[in-house]
Amino acid sequence: MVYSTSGSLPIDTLPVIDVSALVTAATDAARQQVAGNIRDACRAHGFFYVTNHGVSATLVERLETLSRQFFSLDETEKMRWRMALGGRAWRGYFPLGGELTSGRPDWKEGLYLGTELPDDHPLVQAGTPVHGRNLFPDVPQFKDTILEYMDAVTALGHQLMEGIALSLDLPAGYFSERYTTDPLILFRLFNYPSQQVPEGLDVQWGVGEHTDYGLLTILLQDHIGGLEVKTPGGWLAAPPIPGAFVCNIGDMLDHMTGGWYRSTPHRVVRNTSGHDRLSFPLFFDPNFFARVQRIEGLPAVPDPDDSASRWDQANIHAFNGIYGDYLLDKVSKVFPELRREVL
Ligand SMILES: O=C(O)CCC(=O)C(=O)O
Ligand SMILES: [Fe+2]
Repeated sequence: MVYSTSGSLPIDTLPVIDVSALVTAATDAARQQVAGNIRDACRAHGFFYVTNHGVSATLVERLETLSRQFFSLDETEKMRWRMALGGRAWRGYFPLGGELTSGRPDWKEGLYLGTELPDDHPLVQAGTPVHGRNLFPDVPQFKDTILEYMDAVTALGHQLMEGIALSLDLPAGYFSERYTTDPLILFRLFNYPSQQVPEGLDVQWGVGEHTDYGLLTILLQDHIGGLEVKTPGGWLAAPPIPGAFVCNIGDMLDHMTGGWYRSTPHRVVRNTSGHDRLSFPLFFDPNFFARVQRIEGLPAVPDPDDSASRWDQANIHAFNGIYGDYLLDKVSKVFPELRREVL
């Protein structure tokens, strides 16, 4: 790997993959070609950009504009939709410093969202954590735009998971048949304000080093940048590319593949650009009740347990249970005050 002489980040870039063959009618050969690119990216970094993904640019623009309107409201106004009101659905607004990574506050504020389920839905009636209604702020058009965006990017998630299945020489429907017929979708709007940290507060990062929990994260980011990815050669910047999403694989894919595909640690630097930075991760995850199992027949990884070097010291290969259990264990660490409410 080549390193820049001026900064500490390597001059290497994450792969950019044109996924049009996965999202439109295409030949098997074209789909296999994309799958091959995904395989290389997942083996190398676990991070890649996707272009020609079929999600409308005007929808993305609408989401960004309305989110800016929301975040520019006074904090007291935004607290009308605070997470404490979202209960077990784990939805709503959290203020700057309100979420922890590895026990430290992140320098961001956000709105937590997910698949919209009515109060009379059986899973909501049963009190299933992280299932329920969203707390939509009353910014005109915001609710419809968020719902439309979640639908569009969830559809992309299904298509990308087909590509990931093909990349592992599995049938395209491998994941949808076992895990994602009804995926768990969590969606977040984040604002990283370019704002000084008050004296005495232990804040270092926009988001501290972590891996994502589920299968696949599809991230939209604005033009500011700040996302970094951990590679064997050092931290690598994942700057915004207009029209592209950043994708990364999560712990469940690492678990299922026995470490053949790793969930790669990443972080976001504290924003000092002078402008707000917005980002929009959508987490495309296994169904809450899906028991997560190893995929048979993949190349064996000699020692898949990487807990010694992982940010959370967890051996994800020892995990045996449903995805919901894994997720709730993590949630209780990032929002300790919600622990009693959600668990
Ligand atoms: O804001 C970003 O660029 C990344 C956020 C992230 O890593 C996460 O929410 O898991
Ligand atoms: Fe992440």
